[in-house]
Amino acid sequence: MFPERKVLLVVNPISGDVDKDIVFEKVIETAEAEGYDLRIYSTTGENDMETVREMVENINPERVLVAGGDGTISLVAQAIHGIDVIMGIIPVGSANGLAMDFGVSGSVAQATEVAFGTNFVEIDAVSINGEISLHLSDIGLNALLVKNYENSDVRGKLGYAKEMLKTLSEHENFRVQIKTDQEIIETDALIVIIANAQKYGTGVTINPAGDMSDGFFELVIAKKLDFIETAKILAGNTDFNPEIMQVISVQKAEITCPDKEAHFQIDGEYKGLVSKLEAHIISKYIKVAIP
Ligand SMILES: Nc1ncnc2c1ncn2[C@@H]1O[C@H](COP(=O)(O)OP(=O)(O)OP(=O)(O)O)[C@@H](O)[C@H]1O
Repeated sequence: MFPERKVLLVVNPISGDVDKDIVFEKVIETAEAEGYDLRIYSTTGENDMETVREMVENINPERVLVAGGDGTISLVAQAIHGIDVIMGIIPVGSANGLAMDFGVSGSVAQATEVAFGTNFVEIDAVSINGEISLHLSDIGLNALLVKNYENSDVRGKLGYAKEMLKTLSEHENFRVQIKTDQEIIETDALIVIIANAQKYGTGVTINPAGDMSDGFFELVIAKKLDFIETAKILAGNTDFNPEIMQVISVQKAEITCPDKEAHFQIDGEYKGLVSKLEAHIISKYIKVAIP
């Protein structure tokens, strides 16, 4: 008999367009081969964080696997924070930016192998106005795109292109003041990114200095740009460019928009208009399995 090694699989049945049966097949097969007792929770969209936390406390698994998009990964991360367990990611969302930053972007089979593997890192999180960001959050242009896309009735690439054009015509630069322990920056900005990671889901590296385990996050400040450069940023066609962007590594910062409120998004979820943000790093937030 194997000792009681348990693994919990959390699946979001509606994320992305991957058939979840492939996930079940692969995880059941691997759990059997590795001698794990497998439990499965399918998210409902209601009180999932509390339910996952209770299940982890009751079952006491060695690992929690998450099959979903960034939203589900973030939810599970918050549910297991403070509990000694490793999270394994099986990216089956529509964008999967977080998984890409961990080098998990292949097939369900590859991701499952990594999720059950022995390598892991302890990653930081950024607390922004009391909410948790694991990946990339921002105020300004991209947050407006996230808002427009959430409200759009056309999904997929076509819907995205349509909302990009709308966003380009609507967006306005804004005045921002950034206070850190080292300096105060005041500028007109197109976007201010609060970055724990390096890449957006498109694969574009917006924050080359990003290291999710270094106890710092970056502020990437893109100043006023012409239409073409703005469109490139929005389309994810521009890597970090020091001529038009400034980046600073910090452990905490206060961001104020003194003249007018700016659109705000956390890890791909629109959060409304804000005039002030307080951000600080929480180091070693959770353990994540990596290749
Ligand atoms: N059973 C369910 N029915 C409806 N909504 C659900 C259900 N389970 C979870 N949700 C919702 O799914 C959303 C999270 O989706 P998730 O981020 O995992 O996938 P996605 O949107 O396809 O991917 P991505 O974030 O990569 O774009 C949350 O808003 C959550 O409330």
